[in-house]
Amino acid sequence: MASAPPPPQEAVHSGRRLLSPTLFFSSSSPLRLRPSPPPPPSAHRRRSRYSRLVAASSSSSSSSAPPPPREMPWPHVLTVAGSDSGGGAGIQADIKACAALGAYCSSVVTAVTAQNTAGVQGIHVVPEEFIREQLNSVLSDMSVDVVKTGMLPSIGVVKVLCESLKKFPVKALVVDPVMVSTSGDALSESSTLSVYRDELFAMADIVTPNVKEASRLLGNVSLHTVSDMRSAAESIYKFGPKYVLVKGGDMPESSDAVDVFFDGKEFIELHGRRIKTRNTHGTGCTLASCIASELAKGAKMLHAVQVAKNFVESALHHSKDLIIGNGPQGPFDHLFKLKSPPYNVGSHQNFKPDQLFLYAVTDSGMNKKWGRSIKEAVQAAIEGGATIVQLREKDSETREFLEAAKACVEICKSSGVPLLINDRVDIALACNADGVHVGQSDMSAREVRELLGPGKIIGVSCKTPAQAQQAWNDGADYIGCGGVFPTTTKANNPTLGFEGLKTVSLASKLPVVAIGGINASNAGSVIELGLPNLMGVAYALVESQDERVDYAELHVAAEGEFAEAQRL
Ligand SMILES: Cc1ncc(COP(=O)(O)OP(=O)(O)O)c(N)n1
Ligand SMILES: Cc1nc(C(=O)O)sc1CCOP(=O)(O)O
Ligand SMILES: [Mg+2]
Repeated sequence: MASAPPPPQEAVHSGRRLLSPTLFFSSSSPLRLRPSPPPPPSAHRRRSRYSRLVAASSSSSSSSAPPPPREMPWPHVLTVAGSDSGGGAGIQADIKACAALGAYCSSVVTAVTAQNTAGVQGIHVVPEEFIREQLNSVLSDMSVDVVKTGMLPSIGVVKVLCESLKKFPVKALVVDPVMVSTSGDALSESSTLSVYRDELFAMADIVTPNVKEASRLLGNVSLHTVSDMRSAAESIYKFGPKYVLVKGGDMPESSDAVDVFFDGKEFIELHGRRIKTRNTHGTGCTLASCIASELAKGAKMLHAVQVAKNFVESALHHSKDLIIGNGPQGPFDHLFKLKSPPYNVGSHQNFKPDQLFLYAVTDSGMNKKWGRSIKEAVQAAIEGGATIVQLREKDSETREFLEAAKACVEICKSSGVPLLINDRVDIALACNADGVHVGQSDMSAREVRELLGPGKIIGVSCKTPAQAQQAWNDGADYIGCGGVFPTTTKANNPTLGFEGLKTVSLASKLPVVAIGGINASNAGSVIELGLPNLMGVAYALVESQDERVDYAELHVAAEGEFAEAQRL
């Protein structure tokens, strides 16, 4: 038997994030409450100029014209900031942060700094007219979704930016009011303060000062407590942005990192772990770029801020022992996910192990029995709280299955719930499903990955530690482990019981979903096992005609257990 691996860090980590303003970041329990529903799918459906052109010409010309290319929207952030020669902050941090979160990042360089881990040794400001030219080049051509600003060294630069944004409006503007580096070096003339406040903030969707910047923006008021941060957020809000985030990472008094988010009505305290590390250079730039990336993907502001905060915290944690440079403030690794299990095998960029929480599996026999379509079964399961859906259609004809799968893709997409196909890679490809679930007698995860590529979710059924190890080696994203209880849904299925589930889960480097005979009355006992990488329970749509009842009950049972375990 393989030796017990460490629990998958990000899987557990991401499961503890709660949207409630009061319940953040329990520190040790591996269990979690039901995750907040995933954000709606990207609202970014803009066509590129090229695809519009081709579409227009193909509709007006003869049928021999080539078909329009498939749209491949790519959320686009433009950063307007300074270059950091040390690579930890500024433009360099912005590009890495956007890349890590799956957004494209173009860049307008406002200044070139000579900088390292000791501080800023020199600044060369780019002439304003050349900044205007860069802005013009990018904004006139590239369908930018969100602009994020960093170092804006002079009044003239801020004004050029405001003019460009009026000429080329974008979906959102994220302003990180970078004025002084953490090393204490000025990055912006003090005269820019007024134009920041009077012109740029009025156009901004969010402004993200740290306490020092907030203090400067407000005439050097002293900010020592969270209550001071609230007042500062309220005052900055009056300059015109839609949201303000005052970051408390530098507050000496707090043991955790508290940020204050203000939307004009409500203050929300966002609590995070304070990571002990010298490698914090570029955290502000990174946070703002992550917010911009999430907004470009279509997220709501509070969600974008929380994703960004979680990302920075994880990156700091994974980079805490890196040694780059001899100065007091080192850079961190934005691309840590490429190295950390279970992400080193090209997982789906939007797959979060939390999504395994309530896993619905369709059953064609039952649909026939109840006289309902696959689509209706899926719709009902989602309404009842399912967080992921698998189409398991063992006796449908291919064409019929594909039609149903296409309809289900649409339903799932509009609810932000991933849709997987059981066994049939061809169907998954044809309907552009989010992934595939395979068993030990199906194609291997490695072969499926070859066909589907790195962007899709792959699950593998495992009943032994060796199979779990193989799934990991093959690049799967999660494993399904069962039968936990006897089942009538799958013929000749061995029952593993709690012991089997425990053995396989503890040997798995991947997140696990339990399956087999699970219902509202026994789901709690499965969750109660407290296995660190057990992320949820799978359940076939067999029990009744109306899955809303089943799922709602199952949901309540599972959530209750998670909540209980977290309290203990
Ligand atoms: C989540 C989940 N776990 C296990 C299975 C079983 O897959 P497999 O062993 O391939 O058996 P069939 O479903 O194909 O009969 C599953 N489908 N989902
Ligand atoms: C599809 C499937 N796979 C299993 C496994 O043990 O791998 S058990 C199972 C059936 C799940 O249906 P129900 O919730 O009705 O038991
Ligand atoms: Mg199978």
